[in-house]
Amino acid sequence: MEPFGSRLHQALAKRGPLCVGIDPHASLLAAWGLSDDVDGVERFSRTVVEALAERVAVFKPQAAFFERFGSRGMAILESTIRQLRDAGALVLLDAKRGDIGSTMAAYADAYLNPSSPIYVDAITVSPFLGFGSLRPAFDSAALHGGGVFVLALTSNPEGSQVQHARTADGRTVAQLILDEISQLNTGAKPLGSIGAVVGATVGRTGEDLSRTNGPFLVPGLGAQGGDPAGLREIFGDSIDAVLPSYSREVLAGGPTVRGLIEATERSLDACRRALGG
Ligand SMILES: O=c1ccn([C@@H]2O[C@H](COP(=O)(O)O)[C@@H](O)[C@H]2O)c(=O)[nH]1
Repeated sequence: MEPFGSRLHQALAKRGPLCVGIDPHASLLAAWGLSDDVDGVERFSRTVVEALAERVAVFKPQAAFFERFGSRGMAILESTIRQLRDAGALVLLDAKRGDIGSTMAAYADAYLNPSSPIYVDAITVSPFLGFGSLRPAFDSAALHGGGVFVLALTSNPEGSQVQHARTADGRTVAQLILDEISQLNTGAKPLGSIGAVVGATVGRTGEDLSRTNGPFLVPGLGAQGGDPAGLREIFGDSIDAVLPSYSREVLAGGPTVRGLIEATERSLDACRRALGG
């Protein structure tokens, strides 16, 4: 399979710079007139697929909202992933996995091996057991054309406590993560397959994002207060590598297909304006 970085580049050129999160919050299920149970999540996910699967470049299901309902929730996640991929969209599972290397290898097998029932194009991972512990995910991504997005500067206010802490050589933890990512992406064209998660709420932090040579997944837009107009300040010349991601802002357009499409179009227009595409 072609490397994830190339596939992402093509998908964004074709469908526009947008990732839509699939986060069936209890409050959204209620707002859509659905029950907070497996049937509600199934109907919610099916409606998002029907409305958007053929329009949006990347979808980011949030694993937690499916895991809430045990094996039946996971079955819905599995079939949602399949339907989205069948419609030509890329699926980036927000699972934030991270563990010792030997266990990480099992996570890599679960999500990045095409023979797995829950195979996706890319996953999010947490580097806080040490960047090197994520090696099995990077190896599997390289082997199978997958993508891995590493948490670097997260959108939540608590993140800076750890991410702005200084390492022994004086770099921040976030800078160390970004530097490790840039090493993995050396020479990749048009974009590496190892990305960083950088929230739209972080402002100008002082980290150097310019050498990453991989995609930036940017959550925190809309419901968390981030605005596409602020992205250039954060990313500077790396703005072309930004993958803006909305969940609640778009999902609040439901329960109708038309409402979801209109909310998506509004978000996509705002991102296009901000990214200059
Ligand atoms: O730094 C991060 C990393 C991940 N997320 C996830 O993105 C969505 C955001 O949802 P909104 O409704 O658009 O606020 C959610 O699944 C988070 O777990 C993040 O927000 N920040």
